[in-house]
Amino acid sequence: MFDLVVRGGTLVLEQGTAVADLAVEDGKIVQVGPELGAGREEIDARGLHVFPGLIDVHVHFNEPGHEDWEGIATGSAALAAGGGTLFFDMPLNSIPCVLDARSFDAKLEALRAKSLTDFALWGGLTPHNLERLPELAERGVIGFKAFMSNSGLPEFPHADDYTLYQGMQTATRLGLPVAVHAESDNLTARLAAEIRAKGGKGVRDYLASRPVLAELEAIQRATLLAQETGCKLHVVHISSGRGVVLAAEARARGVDVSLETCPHYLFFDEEDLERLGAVAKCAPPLRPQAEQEALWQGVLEGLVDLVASDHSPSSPDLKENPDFFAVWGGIAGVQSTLAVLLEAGFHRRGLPLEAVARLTAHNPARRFGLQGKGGLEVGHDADFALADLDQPFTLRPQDLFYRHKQSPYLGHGFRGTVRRTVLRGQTVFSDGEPTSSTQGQLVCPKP
Ligand SMILES: NC(=O)NC(NC(N)=O)C(=O)[O-]
Ligand SMILES: [Zn+2]
Ligand SMILES: [Zn+2]
Repeated sequence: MFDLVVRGGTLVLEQGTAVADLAVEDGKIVQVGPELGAGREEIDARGLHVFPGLIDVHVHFNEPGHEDWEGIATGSAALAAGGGTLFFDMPLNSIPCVLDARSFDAKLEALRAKSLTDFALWGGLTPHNLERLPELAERGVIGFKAFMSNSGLPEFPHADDYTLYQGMQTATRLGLPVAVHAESDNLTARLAAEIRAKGGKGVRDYLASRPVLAELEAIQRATLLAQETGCKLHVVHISSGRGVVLAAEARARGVDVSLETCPHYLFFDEEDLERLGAVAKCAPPLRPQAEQEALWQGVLEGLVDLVASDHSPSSPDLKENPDFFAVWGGIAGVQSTLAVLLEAGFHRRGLPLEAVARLTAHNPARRFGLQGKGGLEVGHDADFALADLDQPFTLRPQDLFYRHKQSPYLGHGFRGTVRRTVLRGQTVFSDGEPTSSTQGQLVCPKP
């Protein structure tokens, strides 16, 4: 008797799809094949697709300290509702930011108490904590996150070239990647100052202060620094097709760089930002439609390694300000990643299902050295999502598990409904509701 058998689902594997049963014991996948023996629990998955559980490498759940923006219980429930089983929490927006062992421990305690899904932690890289990177590595961080532009938080200052240079050398020695928010501080700060001095405070003014050039310049500089230091570089939330091409060129000449984009850059454009306003404000900002199509091209050609949500909401009051520069930047989307990739990718653009799994599970696990995660292989953790690809839904506020029922995706129609999410063999989400709490464990990289 197996603990669990999932019967007759269409498994989304790295090389394609296959109809098979999947058997689980002690939280791990132990057999995949036709007509497996009985399980104590059986799930009828005929007509459903079985995706590897999504690994979202970029979220801000902000606890401890800012659970009024988003919390671990709500954020992880939303992830599970969207088919996710593991998230990497960013080191900023919580109080304190994760910049040393003590702040890591504070976050770990909160995560262990409240997370429905598994989790990993990014440590921060700022000018003030260069000597703390080894102790963060010791604790098990997935890598180090640096901002090349203003982060919006005074306690998380941006990394200048010297800081990146030193931090990358240390990270290389520690065998961990550095992730960068790639926008030039010099360009974005001075353009914003100039525009604001003339009284600019609208959406178009904000967009003008963060041109694609600012992203390209930062990607260029970060890849050069990574090349010189031999550092593994991860470029988070690339917003433009040209950014993808530039980073992919660096990879082609031997730089160890991975490319992340987010569902919102694939789903919305500048005009949507004008229409939607604050709920769709993020940095880098949404781009013109031609840039978005070029970004899709990068995804369809396999140049983009992974898609992560960059879920970064705030309390609603911070989203209300007549000055668009002063509005909180960050989009609530952790629940919608699979829905966006299925609707805008698979259904509308022919993105193969195995590419969806590669972008959301295989590549994240491989890039960040997570053994036993990220695929429906024998020996891996039994982390998966059952989805009905033909069942449409329109996202409503009451469907969201976020602390605040806000998201730019509200009101949009998607084809592809997550019916059930399973973490290490346990159902954590089923029929529209979380079915358990605090299952989550810390996942550390194995170099
Ligand atoms: N402090 C943040 O959470 N910032 C985030 N905000 C965005 N992307 O608008 C980010 O990832 O840069
Ligand atoms: Zn960022
Ligand atoms: Zn972020």
